[in-house]
Amino acid sequence: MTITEIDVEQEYLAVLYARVDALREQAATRLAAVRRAGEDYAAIATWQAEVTRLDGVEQGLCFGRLDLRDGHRVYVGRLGLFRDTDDEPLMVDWRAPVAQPFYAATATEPHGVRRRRRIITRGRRVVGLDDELLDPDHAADGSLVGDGALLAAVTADRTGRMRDIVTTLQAEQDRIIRSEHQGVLVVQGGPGTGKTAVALHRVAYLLYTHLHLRARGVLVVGPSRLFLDYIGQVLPGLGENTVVTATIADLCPGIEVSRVDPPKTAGLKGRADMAERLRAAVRARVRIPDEPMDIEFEQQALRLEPETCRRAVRRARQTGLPHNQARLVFAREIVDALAQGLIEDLETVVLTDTGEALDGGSPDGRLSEADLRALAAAGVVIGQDDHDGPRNLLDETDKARLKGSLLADAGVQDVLDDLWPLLTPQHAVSDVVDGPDAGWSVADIPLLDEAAALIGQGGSPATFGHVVVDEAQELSAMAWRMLMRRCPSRSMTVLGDLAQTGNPAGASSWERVLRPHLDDRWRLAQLTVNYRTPAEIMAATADLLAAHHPGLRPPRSVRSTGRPPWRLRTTPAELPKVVADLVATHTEGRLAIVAPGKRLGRLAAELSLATMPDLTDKVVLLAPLQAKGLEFDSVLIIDPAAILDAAPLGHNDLYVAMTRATHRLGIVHPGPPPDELSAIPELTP
Ligand SMILES: Nc1ncnc2c1ncn2[C@@H]1O[C@H](COP(=O)(O)OP(=O)(O)OP(=O)(O)O)[C@@H](O)[C@H]1O
Repeated sequence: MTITEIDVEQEYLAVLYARVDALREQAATRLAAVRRAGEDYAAIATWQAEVTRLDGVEQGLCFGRLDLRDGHRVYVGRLGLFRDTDDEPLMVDWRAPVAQPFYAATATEPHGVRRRRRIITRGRRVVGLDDELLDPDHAADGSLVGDGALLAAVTADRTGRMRDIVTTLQAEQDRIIRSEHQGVLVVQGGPGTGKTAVALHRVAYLLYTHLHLRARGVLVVGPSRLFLDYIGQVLPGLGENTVVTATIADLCPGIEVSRVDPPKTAGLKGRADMAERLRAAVRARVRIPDEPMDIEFEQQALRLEPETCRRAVRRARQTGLPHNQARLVFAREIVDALAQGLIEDLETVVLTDTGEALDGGSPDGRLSEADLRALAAAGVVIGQDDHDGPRNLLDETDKARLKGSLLADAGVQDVLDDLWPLLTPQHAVSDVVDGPDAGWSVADIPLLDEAAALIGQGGSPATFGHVVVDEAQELSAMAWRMLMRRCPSRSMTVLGDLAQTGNPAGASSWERVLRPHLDDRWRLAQLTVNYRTPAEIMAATADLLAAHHPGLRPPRSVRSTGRPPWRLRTTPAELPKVVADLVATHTEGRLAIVAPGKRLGRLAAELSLATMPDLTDKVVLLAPLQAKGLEFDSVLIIDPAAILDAAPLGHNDLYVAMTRATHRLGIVHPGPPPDELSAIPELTP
């Protein structure tokens, strides 16, 4: 590699940045103009988005070059750029088909590529080039650099924010990102195999290739706000700013989670049969009286028969509408029946033997004064007949008014409320689990959402054209139902690892989770290489995996560090001091201390660490659940036996904790170590 080559690329990079600067200036000018012009909010949003997009691609704008066998040269970067004078392509978007060989070409299958060059930049400066010659004729010339860029990326210090991997995507990842599978694509892969990274790059790819998704929206669901913050920079760096990110709880706004369920309760609440129980609870709120009910309406006694109620309930349910909307049908049926009774009474003239009128009528067909008063009070105006005075036949307008008055009547409403009450999701959920007085838990959220769908409160939830579910193994059957309601097209990318399931209601089989919604219309893809966790740490998890997931083949680590993990035995009394000393001597990179929930409060106080972690801090303290999906240069696990014992799937939580480190793992255990960790070398003080 010569300095001249770097100079050549530097010059080209200057052309690319000049073009981006010009586009940025144009967009800023247009934005200022539409803002000045006033209220064209769509135009303001469009130009604002363009400015944001162009700002987002500043770092690492161009990262690759393909020299093709046919003599063409293609620069690959974060967006497509064209020369303004003649529209000649200057750089292709990494998502364009022409860029795919950058990720897919190998020496044996070169895809027409002779040389693949990775351009390494710092700011706007080229600091290195990494060439691979894929032409077998040139394979032996010594300039083949191989996967240096990848290794540099995976060993770099962590910053507390996830980076994109667009420059070093590997072929098995790229195949998933560009998969044209329309339905649900499940990506199963062990720790550190790039599932999250792949998911986010796939979103960027889909938005680029399927423009309709921009209008229909993409939702990314993650396990926690902490995790969503951690990944928050990736899509903007790929020029995409329109994606909605949410936890399951975020999808049910207005509910505050204030309680943690014991694992067994969480397991029960997540089961699919809760849907049927909720449905039954909502149905059970509807009552059919055993005896006729008397209702007083404007000093007249109306009678509501059980059979009438039964028929009204049947008709309301036949509509298939949610409870609160079906109530309108029920109310209409009841009011129709009451009105009919009233009208019949009014129009039926019963004569006594002596010819006197009974029951609200008169022999000459006139309404009695009492009837007229009742009707007037109900808002029904009886037209004056030109010749004969008031008549006793109600026309359609009169009848409609009468029904309106019945419906508005407080006594009638009381009866309707009694028989078919308007409900909130909270009502229905409190019928099957502890209600709001005890506070809601995360496991209650899908129940509240299911109830909202059954009741029809808040209208239909927002839907998305594509939904990405990360750490999908954690979702309960009820949470899956909730997500399916938000993705009517069933276009999803689902990422997870069944060996990392911590939620007792989570997945142990993708088949079992997805079949109820999709039958067999889903596809499984696998990722097999671990880019995060070095071989030494993965080896330390072997006994844990063998004990709890016999037969599972963990992913192959892409590198080793030569630094084996260690464990340190201490006593419960000594533990805080030991941990404090270890933290005090920590100097390299970012450290996560992962401790069982019961120890967090004390440790936070003793180490002066926040209980609401900020991942950009040098040292953070986390519960195993919070560590999901994250990574750190070093990880210190405290009291692994307590993590194992804290939940039925505690072994998976421990596996998650152990696989978060990119470089170093230490374990501090008060008393003897769990069997699964006893083979890890012990530090002697
Ligand atoms: N092709 C790649 N090039 C560079 N880094 C990569 C590559 N693939 C993955 N990585 C890095 O490996 C780390 C792990 O990736 P990611 O978090 O996406 O894995 P994961 O499969 O979601 O892990 P887990 O299931 O353990 O949470 C990240 O730092 C990511 O940037």
